[in-house]
Amino acid sequence: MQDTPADGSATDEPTTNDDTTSDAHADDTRTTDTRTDDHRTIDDDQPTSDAGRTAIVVARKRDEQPDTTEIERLAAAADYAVVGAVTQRRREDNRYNLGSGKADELARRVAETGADAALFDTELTPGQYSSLTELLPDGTRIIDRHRLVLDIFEAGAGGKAARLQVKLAKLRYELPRVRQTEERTHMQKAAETGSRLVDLEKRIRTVENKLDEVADRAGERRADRREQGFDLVAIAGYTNAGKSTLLHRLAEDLSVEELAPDHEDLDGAATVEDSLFKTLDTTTRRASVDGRRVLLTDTVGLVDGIPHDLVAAFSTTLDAVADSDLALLVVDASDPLAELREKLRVSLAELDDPRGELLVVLNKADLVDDAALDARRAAVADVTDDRVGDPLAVSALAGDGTDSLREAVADALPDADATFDLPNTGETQSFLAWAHERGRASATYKGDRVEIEFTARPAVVERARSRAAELRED
Ligand SMILES: Nc1nc2c(ncn2[C@@H]2O[C@H](COP(=O)(O)OP(=O)(O)OP(=O)(O)O)[C@@H](O)[C@H]2O)c(=O)[nH]1
Ligand SMILES: [Mg+2]
Repeated sequence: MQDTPADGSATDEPTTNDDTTSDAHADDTRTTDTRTDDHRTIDDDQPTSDAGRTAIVVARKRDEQPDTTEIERLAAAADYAVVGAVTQRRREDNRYNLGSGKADELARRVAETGADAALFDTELTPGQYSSLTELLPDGTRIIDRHRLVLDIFEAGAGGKAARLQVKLAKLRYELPRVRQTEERTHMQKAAETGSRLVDLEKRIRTVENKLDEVADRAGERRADRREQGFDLVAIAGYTNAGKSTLLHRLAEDLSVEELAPDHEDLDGAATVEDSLFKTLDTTTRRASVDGRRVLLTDTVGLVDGIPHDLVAAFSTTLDAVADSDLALLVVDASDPLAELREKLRVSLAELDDPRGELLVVLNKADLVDDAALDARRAAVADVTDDRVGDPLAVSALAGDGTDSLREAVADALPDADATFDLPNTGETQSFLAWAHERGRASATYKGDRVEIEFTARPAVVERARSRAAELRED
């Protein structure tokens, strides 16, 4: 749902009233509102997936008429039916975030529609939250963008790492709000709030420690897999770009049952759906690319406007990208050009310079024509400052371009080769079997000698050299 003419006509509403009253009210809020519970806390959570709930989305931008597409998609992902949109082009107002006239309109619309929630596409301060609570009909849930994403994550997080990450993100979301409340609290209440702060900080540390353990184990597993000769390829990108679809397209047709049950991140889930934040847990599957054994990891989608602490809470998931040999950054080629640029910028910033190679994949190429595709290639080159190679256009859904993508993946992965001249013994045969498992090996028999040509990850080739040296000495 886009903005209605009625909303548009109220754009840039006169600010005279607001300007004089809003600051006074903001002061009101500061002096009278000393409650510590002036926003929802992690302890008084409501269920996040009640059926049939409705919401009005609210978007405000300083310099342009806001677009409500993304907040509506976030609302849908959180199971809200959107029954209206209130938008405003205006600078932020201290009291309601919106101008007071617009805030009144919002209250009216909520009352008329009986909406359960007002979903703000911005971040609300605790003061704005409490002013809005007073203004809107009783029981209206007031949720800002940050909180909405947390709710979606909470409802969808299945795996241990994802659950811990969501918990940490929620605790961190609380922290500045409790701190701010403490600053506004009268002296006699300070001790009480202070202890809540200490408690929160303690809980944050506990979850951080647990997550560290999960991250360490994931790191060890990645090291083991490299040791076994796997190349680690991560699929990253903005939410709904088609990452999970690409995983399904590239992964070998392995059933979940065939995978080792004790590898908790080796599973076949990675649900595909036209919804934001469908994937929250990392999913890893095997793929064979040009004879190489690759482990492909699908990761949580990235999104704009989410404060850094939430992104940081997902570092365990993002580690899979940072620590990969190659990251495929999936971009939705069907997005309008400006949106594509913005999402790419956000994704690059959140990925924070991965250690391995980076390959940009222009997905959903089936939805755009060649001219549009060329414009998108140029945009990628521009946004990435030519730091990455040419993007590859694919349709993960239809399969077009995936062969070229496989070749590009194989080319981007690190490789080394070596040739070994060894005695034809049982031990050499074991070595050959070992090499077959970890890379590409071919053997030529010459009398009682075997010549083995071996190509694999550089570290594996190094190990092959030392093993072969022992065999030669025998
Ligand atoms: N037309 C078209 N649709 C695609 C393509 N790839 C994915 N889609 C659709 O895009 C939507 C999102 O796909 P997903 O694979 O779930 O996207 P994702 O990036 O994993 O999304 P999250 O896990 O929510 O971040 C689904 O409806 C897919 O069917 C494609 O190549 N062409
Ligand atoms: Mg996904």
